[in-house]
Amino acid sequence: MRTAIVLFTRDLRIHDNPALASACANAETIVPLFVLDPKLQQLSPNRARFLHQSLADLRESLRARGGDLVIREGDPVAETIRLAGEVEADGVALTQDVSAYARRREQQLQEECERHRISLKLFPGTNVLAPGDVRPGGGGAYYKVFSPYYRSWESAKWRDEVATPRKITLPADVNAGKLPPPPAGESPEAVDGGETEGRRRLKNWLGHLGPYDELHDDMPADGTSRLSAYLRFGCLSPLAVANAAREKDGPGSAAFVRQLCWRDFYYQVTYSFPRISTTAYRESGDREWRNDPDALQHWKDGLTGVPVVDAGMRQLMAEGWMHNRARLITAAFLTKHLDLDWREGVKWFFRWLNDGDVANNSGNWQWVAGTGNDTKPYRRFNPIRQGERFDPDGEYVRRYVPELKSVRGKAVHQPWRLPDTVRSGLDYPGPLESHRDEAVWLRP
Ligand SMILES: Cc1cc2nc3c(=O)[nH]c(=O)nc-3n(C[C@H](O)[C@H](O)[C@H](O)COP(=O)(O)OP(=O)(O)OC[C@H]3O[C@@H](n4cnc5c(N)ncnc54)[C@H](O)[C@@H]3O)c2cc1C
Repeated sequence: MRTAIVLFTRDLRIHDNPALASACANAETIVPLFVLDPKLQQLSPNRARFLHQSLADLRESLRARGGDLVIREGDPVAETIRLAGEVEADGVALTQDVSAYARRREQQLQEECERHRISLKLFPGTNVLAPGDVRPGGGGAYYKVFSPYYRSWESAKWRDEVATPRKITLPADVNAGKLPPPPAGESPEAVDGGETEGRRRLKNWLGHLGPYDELHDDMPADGTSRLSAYLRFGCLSPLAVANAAREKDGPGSAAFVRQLCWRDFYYQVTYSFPRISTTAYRESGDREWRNDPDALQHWKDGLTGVPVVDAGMRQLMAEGWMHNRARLITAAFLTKHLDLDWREGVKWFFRWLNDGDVANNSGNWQWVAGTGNDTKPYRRFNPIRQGERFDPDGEYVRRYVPELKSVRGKAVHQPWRLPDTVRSGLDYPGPLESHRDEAVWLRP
């Protein structure tokens, strides 16, 4: 092949990137391309910022190897075909993705490439195992229950990691284009994007992985990797992360790799059930949700008056990330206590999360709401008990709800039980009335 375009989407890395590695091995000249798609840009200021930083970092890495990252703006399919005409490319390489939007894009690109006699090749790289790599024994298209999926996933042969290209040769006279000015984002304490930052964090995390099995639910300990946004944008290869963790061995490593399997699990569900963000997987679980804009707003603002819920919601806005246990508690509070529609939660999380993605966000929301596959519809989370168990001294709450800083110990989880004299001095609301069975969760 003479010239290949590598169309980057959410594989913003040079290490273990099969699309990039294959193009470098098979073409004389390479055009790494990213198309800023206005449809996706508007979705989230936080992710727009993370994306911008990741693109700037990728561009640096490509330049260091003699190449560049060509930036175009518009419809990704039309821009790829236009550029292919300009540089006389005979091939396009693309990492496969699972969302309905991404698959439509792949389909359209396939059609346009055929029309213009350009070969399109799709590559793995978004997951450890791509949807369909393992299938249930009974002939089903995909796994609906996690445990059997995990067993197959864990024992399957994973692909080999590919080498990082040393040299990238651009065709002559390619106009690389400029990155637009960096977006500000919304969360002041959000992490910075990019493969370089992701790899630095991964290296650091591998030294702290040991007690993950014991600490991953401990909210104040903050004992999880916080690598999710780097995985979301493909700044890190999920396969390389899983391999690196496996090398460490031990219960911490096993528990961490199992979480990466949850990620693949929801991707393969989404591949087969693309309406996962809007349509209940189990229709029978999708009851008549209440319409209560005021309660919804209190939940969004972190002003429900239930401290552990408010702490989680404020962490989300401050950091563009929320601890998994807090995601469970806040999501259950919205759906099981306030009885509000899980789709509202999907949208709010999706606006703020740097790691926000269709499969994981919607899959987990449906799991909590009781509408998903592999869910226990009647499971409820008592936020007081959850708080006392996973934040026993109230440290997590005090970190994110400064109005309660002066309340010591676990009493912070139930400020309404404090003596009137203390409570009246706190600038913190009383608990939002729960719609369902009055405040069951307020009992001791
Ligand atoms: C309501 C709700 C919404 C969520 N929305 C998202 C989302 O939009 N994007 C997202 O990446 N995760 C989502 N999660 C899953 C999980 O909360 C995050 O992946 C995790 O908190 C990220 O932090 P970490 O990187 O420190 O995770 P770690 O504990 O270090 O886990 C390592 C990696 O495993 C994956 N992972 C961990 N837990 C899960 C899980 N339950 N489901 C799928 N993958 C998992 C992530 O890629 C994560 O980075 C959601 C969970 C809930 C309950």
